[in-house]
Amino acid sequence: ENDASMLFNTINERLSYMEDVALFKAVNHLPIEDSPREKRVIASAQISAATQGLDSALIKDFFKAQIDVAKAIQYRYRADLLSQPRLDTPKDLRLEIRPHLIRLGDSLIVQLSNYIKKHGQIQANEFETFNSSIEHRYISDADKLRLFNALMQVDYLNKPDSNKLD
Ligand SMILES: C=C(O[C@@H]1C=C(C(=O)O)C=C[C@H]1O)C(=O)O
Repeated sequence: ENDASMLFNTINERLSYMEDVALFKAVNHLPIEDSPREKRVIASAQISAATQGLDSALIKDFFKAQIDVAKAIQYRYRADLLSQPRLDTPKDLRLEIRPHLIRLGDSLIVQLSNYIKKHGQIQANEFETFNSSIEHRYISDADKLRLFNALMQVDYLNKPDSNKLD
């Protein structure tokens, strides 16, 4: 397994939790969108990005795309739950799923950082691998493009040129 597919699999793994998230919210009559939580997820990603020396504004854009796709999956699945209710007990969102999503976000950033260090920014020719790694019945082609485009932007923060005279 190469560096790119390892990273893409982590992105896919994060998205694979969204049906569990949606089920917990449906059972507990909670809305899908939770803006305070989104702010925390993004803040945590920006801290990890800064630790890796990545441009945290670009990581923020990528995480916004990930969160939008995460919500799209939840809305589609929640619609299905109306006609096909599930009777099993959902995993606990706060105690179980969310801490895991934060850990996945952290390893995703480390994997992305290692990839860029070795190969440079993600290029368009990786899309085929991305396309086959991101597999979820509720992810659309538009969702995939949005995610991949944001991913291709991520790069290290420009270091100030120490030799530059001012
Ligand atoms: C995954 C969740 O659902 C949504 C998506 C989020 C995410 O992808 O991190 C965060 C908050 C919610 O708007 C959640 O509530 O934890």
